[in-house]
Amino acid sequence: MIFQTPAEFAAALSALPHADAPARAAAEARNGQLTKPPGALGRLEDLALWYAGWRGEERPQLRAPQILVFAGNHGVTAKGVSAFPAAVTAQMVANFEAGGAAINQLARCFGAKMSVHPIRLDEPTGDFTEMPAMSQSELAEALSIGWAAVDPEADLLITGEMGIGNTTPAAAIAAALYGGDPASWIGRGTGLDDAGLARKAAVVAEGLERHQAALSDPQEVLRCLGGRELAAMTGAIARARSLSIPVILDGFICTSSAAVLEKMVPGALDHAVAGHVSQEPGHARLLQALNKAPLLQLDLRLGEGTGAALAIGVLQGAIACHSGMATFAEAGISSA
Ligand SMILES: Cc1cc2ncn([C@H]3O[C@H](COP(=O)(O)O)[C@@H](O)[C@H]3O)c2cc1C
Ligand SMILES: O=C(O)c1cccnc1
Repeated sequence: MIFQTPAEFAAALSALPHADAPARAAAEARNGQLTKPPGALGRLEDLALWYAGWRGEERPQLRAPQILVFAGNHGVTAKGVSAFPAAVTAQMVANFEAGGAAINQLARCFGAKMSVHPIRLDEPTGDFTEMPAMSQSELAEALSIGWAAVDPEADLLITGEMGIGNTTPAAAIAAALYGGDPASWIGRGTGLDDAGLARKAAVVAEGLERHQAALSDPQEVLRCLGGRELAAMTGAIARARSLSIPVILDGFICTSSAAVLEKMVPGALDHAVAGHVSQEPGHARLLQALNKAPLLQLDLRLGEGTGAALAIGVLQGAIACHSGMATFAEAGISSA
């Protein structure tokens, strides 16, 4: 275990690297000379400059994207907050391992190396309406698993998840970090009916009330209300930052896990962009709170890293244009 305690994880965030300002400036200068009207590639230009800054290269390439899928089970599923039974988590892990899930196809499409990391599926987290979801050491273990899973040679990271019930902890975390009516952070997840939605709102409100005293500390939010796969995503996104590996965030669950870092250290998500906005209504709100505009809006509500994986294609396009285009001088084209 890399971190024995959550405090050791927090200490690892004390000296995070920043984007390389000279490389970014060189990329901006190059962008200004490319054979297109200024700004004509819109947000692709911002995306390429962001990537160049984090990779420390004026003309970067994207060669080694990594997708990590973490899985965990949730005690709170006993309260009837998902349309599917908890057994589906392990069944889907087998499906990921056999190559049959949506994320397997997208990883292959975009040339990403994907791995699956089930975390103690036989030991669901505590039901957060009754107790903290995790002990200190369980949180430290999950953060460590995420941290250790990142390949230092990767040049892009995506974290996905599988965990029946996990839109409930994601909503509870978002509500604890950003406030507002708990009901405004919930959604139908895998397809809850109206009665299920009402149960879910009550469960989130109950969890917030039970753990209220602890919720001023973002790591306590993650420990009391989160889950193993969420904490592993938090750990992996932090590790990517420590290695200056850019991150594409996925849906609501991934973004809630990431938001914990931003609350711990403002700016800790500067190396991350939002791949898409999911159908889960809390996601758009959370992205707004993080000041991140999604690259795609495709009405996905799947998780696994799928929305982020699709956004690899957008990033590949941005980088290909930025690094491959001719300048006006090279092409002998008259400027405006
Ligand atoms: C077959 C299947 C595959 C999935 N892949 C991702 N999820 C997604 O649905 C779950 C969250 O929704 P809720 O909170 O409503 O349970 C997570 O496991 C998430 O990754 C799936 C769900 C199912 C049923
Ligand atoms: O936004 C997500 O990632 C999401 C939404 C619903 C179900 N699973 C995941």
